[in-house]
Order: sequence, then C-alpha cells, then structure tokens
Amino acid sequence: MTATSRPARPVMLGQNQYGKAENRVVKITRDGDTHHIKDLNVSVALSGDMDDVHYSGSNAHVLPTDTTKNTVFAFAKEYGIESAEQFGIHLARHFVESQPAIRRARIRIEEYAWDRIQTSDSGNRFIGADEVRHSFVRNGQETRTAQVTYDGEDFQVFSGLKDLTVMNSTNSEFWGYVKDRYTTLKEAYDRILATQVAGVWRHNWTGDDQRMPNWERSYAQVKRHMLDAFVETYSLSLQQTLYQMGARVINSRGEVDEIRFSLPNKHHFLVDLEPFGLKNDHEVYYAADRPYGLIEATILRDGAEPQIPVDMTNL
Ligand SMILES: O=c1[nH]c(=O)c2[nH]c(=O)[nH]c2[nH]1
Repeated sequence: MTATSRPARPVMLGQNQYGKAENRVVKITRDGDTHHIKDLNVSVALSGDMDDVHYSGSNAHVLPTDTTKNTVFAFAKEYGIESAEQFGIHLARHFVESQPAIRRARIRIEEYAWDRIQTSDSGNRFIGADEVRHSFVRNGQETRTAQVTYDGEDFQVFSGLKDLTVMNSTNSEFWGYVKDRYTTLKEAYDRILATQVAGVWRHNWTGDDQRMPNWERSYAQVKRHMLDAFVETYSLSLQQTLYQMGARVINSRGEVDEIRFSLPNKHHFLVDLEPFGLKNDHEVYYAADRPYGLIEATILRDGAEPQIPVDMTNL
C-alpha cells in the first residue's frame, strides 16, 4: 500500500459551543427622578445536539446567535436585571428549556459598576438633598497623569486624567444638526450621554519665584469642577458639555490657564423591542463600543497661549 492510498483516518467532532459574545446591555430603571443602572456584558455559549450543523450544514437545530442576542435585550426589559447571577440563571434556563437540541447554556457576565457622582452640590438644580439622581461615574475611576518640562529657565506643568467614565441617564438631547443625503441619525430629545474623560490641563506656575500650587488639592478640585459641570449641564451636544466642563475649571481654578479634553461619545442606542411585542420606554440600551464620536477641544483663559499639544490627551 502506498502512502497515497492509505485509508482516511476517521474524523470526529469534539467539544463545540456557539452563541453571541459580549452583548453590551444597559438597563435604566427610573424610580421617579432617581435612576438606577445595570450595565452588563453578556456572553452566551450554547451546546447540545449540534452534530448536523457541523457535519452537513443542516441548521435545523440551530437557534441563531442573533436570536440569543435579542433574547438578552428582551429579557432585560421583560424581567429586569436584579443581579448578574439572576439574569444569567434566567437566560440559561430559557435556552435549555425552550430548545430541545440545546442541552447546556453557559452565560458569562461582566458587570460594570457605576457610582453616583458626588458633587460639591451648591446650586445644583438636578440633585436632591443627598444624592445625584441621574449622573454616574464608573467604578474603578481614573488614571491620573502628569508631565513636567524644564528648560533650565521655565517649568511647564501639565496635569491630567484619563479613563474617567461618566454617564448622564437623562438631560441630554441632540437635534437641529445638518442633514444631507447620508444622514440617518434620528433627533434625540432624551438620550444617554456617556463619555470616558481624558483631559490635560496646564498650570500657569512656571518657576520657583511664584507660589507653587498644592498639586494634590489642585487635582482634586479640577476633577471636582469638571464633574460638577458634567452633572449640571443640560446638554444639547457633547461639545457643549465639554466647553462647560473646561469653562468651569478655568473660572474656578486660578492656577489653570488651559485645559484640553478628548471625549469619546459612548453611544447607547435604544434597542427596538417592537418585534418581540415589547415597548422600550427608554429602558434598554445597546452600549456600542465602536465606532464612537470623538469630541476634542481646548478651553483657554482669555489671552492665554495654547501650549497643550493636540494629541496630548490620547497618551
Ligand atoms: O453630542 C453629539 N455631538 C455630535 O457632534 C454628534 N454627532 C452624532 O452623530 N451624535 C452626536 N452627538
């Protein structure tokens, strides 16, 4: 027997699973003016009687991955998200008990926690006595950055932060924009506004003959003012919110002459639940990760020279 006429080795299908990974579902529960967020990344993996689809291509036992995605969003509306575990149990049971061919469902969930933004509170018309009702900061918070340059004469001190993820679950609109033949975006009168703040600001301290700022206090206060402005701005665009955040810092912190922001617009799209006979009353969103709008600008004290490089905030 020559090598070429050797009988084919039997080939067998081994472990297999399928489903839709990383369904980014955000559920807002509105308790009057007080909103609650559940933000999950849900991955579905199903297995069972799936020999045919692999061997012959018959899809007769295959619940589409697209359907598993829809189920995640529909369940968020129909049953709510009490906890990641409860939501996972509900989904897993549903897939196994409703589909004869599916014997095992694995639901993996990452939950992203959000804290209410603590503001300095005075004059804030959106907050109650003790809490901010619809403005959140993602738990885990930011990375602080600094860059100091000295040429033997002058110092240049940049402070900054990145990955400070914040969300307003209401008080954001976007409408009245230019429409051309490629525009499909619907005007929004109550949308989620979420961004991951990257900012760099320049101190006007340039040397030892001036009183040096208290860097720790300055950082805390700059962050505080940018968050206060994020909470308090009724936003007609992320550009407007960005300007308000920068203006608040410049107006409140005499040691800062310039601040630059890079703000990705972390889009949250309302999921169409009509095909499942469900009404989505601004409750269930798909948190898209890309593409994203990217809004960038420098805000300056009147008369100050811009020195922060355009790409600085992306470091
Ligand atoms: O706040 C926004 N600014 C934009 O420039 C823009 N463009 C867009 O599609 N959505 C938004 N949102």
